Amino acid sequence: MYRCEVIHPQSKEVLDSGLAVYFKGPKSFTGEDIVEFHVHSGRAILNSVLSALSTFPSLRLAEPGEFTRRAFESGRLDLTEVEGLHDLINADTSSQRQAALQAVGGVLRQRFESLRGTILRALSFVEAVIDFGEEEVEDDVFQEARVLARKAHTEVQSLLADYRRSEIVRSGLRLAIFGPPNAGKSTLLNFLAKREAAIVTNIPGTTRDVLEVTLDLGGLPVIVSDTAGIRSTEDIVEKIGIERAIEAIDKADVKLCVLDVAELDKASAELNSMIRRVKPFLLINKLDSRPLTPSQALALAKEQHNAEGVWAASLQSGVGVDAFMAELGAKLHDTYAAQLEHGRTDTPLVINARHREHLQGALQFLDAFLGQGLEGEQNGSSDDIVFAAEELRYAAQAIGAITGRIDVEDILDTIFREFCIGK
Ligand SMILES: Nc1nc2c(ncn2[C@@H]2O[C@H](COP(=O)(O)OP(=O)(O)OP(=O)(O)O)[C@@H](O)[C@H]2O)c(=O)[nH]1
Ligand SMILES: [K+]
Ligand SMILES: [Mg+2]
Repeated sequence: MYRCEVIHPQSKEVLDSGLAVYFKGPKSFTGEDIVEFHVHSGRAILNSVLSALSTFPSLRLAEPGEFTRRAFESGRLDLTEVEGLHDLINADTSSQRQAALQAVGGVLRQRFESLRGTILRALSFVEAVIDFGEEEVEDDVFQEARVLARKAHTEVQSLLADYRRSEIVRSGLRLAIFGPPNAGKSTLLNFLAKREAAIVTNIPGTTRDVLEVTLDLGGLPVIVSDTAGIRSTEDIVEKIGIERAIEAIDKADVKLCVLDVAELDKASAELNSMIRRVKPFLLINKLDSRPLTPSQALALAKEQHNAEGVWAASLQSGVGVDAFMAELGAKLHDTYAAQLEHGRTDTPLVINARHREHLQGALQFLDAFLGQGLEGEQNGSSDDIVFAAEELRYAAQAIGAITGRIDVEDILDTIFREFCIGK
């Protein structure tokens, strides 16, 4: 790194004083020789330095993503690391940043490469039988291939199971607000969002559609949905709204029911059965409208509903709101941790929709291979064996597409060359 002045090559004008860094290839970001200028920010400085550089005929501005593309093409990054870099730059919350850092660090690449290696080893066993004939190879070669394919199958399934965890890291927990009409559900959404996201009126049945807002609640990404009040109604539009509300509640990781303190015993049969079924957290709202202390309201609510987290507050006067927010934040963190761990202790991998698609493809090919009934070579005709090999090749290709390494043949060659066949 050099401390230097940046001087216009023709006019010799001093444009800025800064630092220049020389990264010698191949240990640079793109693998090529790279020079970085560290100059002061400010439009005039940047413009003058860029226009000075453009006076060199061999230089031009990089296309969007060109540095990362070159890094990929020179093998410095695979596709999962490229995606991780993109996620890292766009991370909004600390949980997203941590997960993206893992991908940039190559954790995903290693998992997918080792999975692909397992499939290729299985393939090399099957290829051995095709190339050398059944007499030349050990009896249990098919068995060996099946064991490896089954191992790969299990691994693909566990990666697919990570998809929901990844979705939570990427897009957030889903929190559904529901309850009877007019309890203050939309008021709560607006309070959480710190803006008038939803229409609030004193007319019951104001909210019809499900309204989703993505928020940062205590450092976690949370998709909050406000829903139509649940009651029996003949209004067609409201009916549809209530059906959508029920869908949103069922999809949610955290369910929060808002009740009006004055109407605790007036909930409809539909709502009561929903509360019994989904066991939501309860927020008893409008405490200002009755001469009750928060603890009296809580006792009253617990009499009606046997819920795990119950708070009493007034979204209008602000009474009880701080405690509610702090404890809801803690509950969200608990749920988040529980969802991520899923009975496991490793940090979540960020499996995105693209990865999932290829994993599902690989699973089908592995299923097809395992369903071929090649328990022993006596069961399989040589055609069957050739088809079985094809399934494994496609499975390996599907995984290779995730990392961007689809050159199956040459890797197969290396494995095959090392394969001890006794010849
Ligand atoms: N007194 C009092 N009124 C409140 C409180 N919170 C909300 N309200 C009022 O209650 C009425 C209904 O509020 P909304 O937020 O629209 O209720 P909702 O549950 O979304 O109603 P629907 O969408 O119709 O199901 C509005 O007039 C709010 O201003 C509160 O803490 N105290
Ligand atoms: K309302
Ligand atoms: Mg509403």
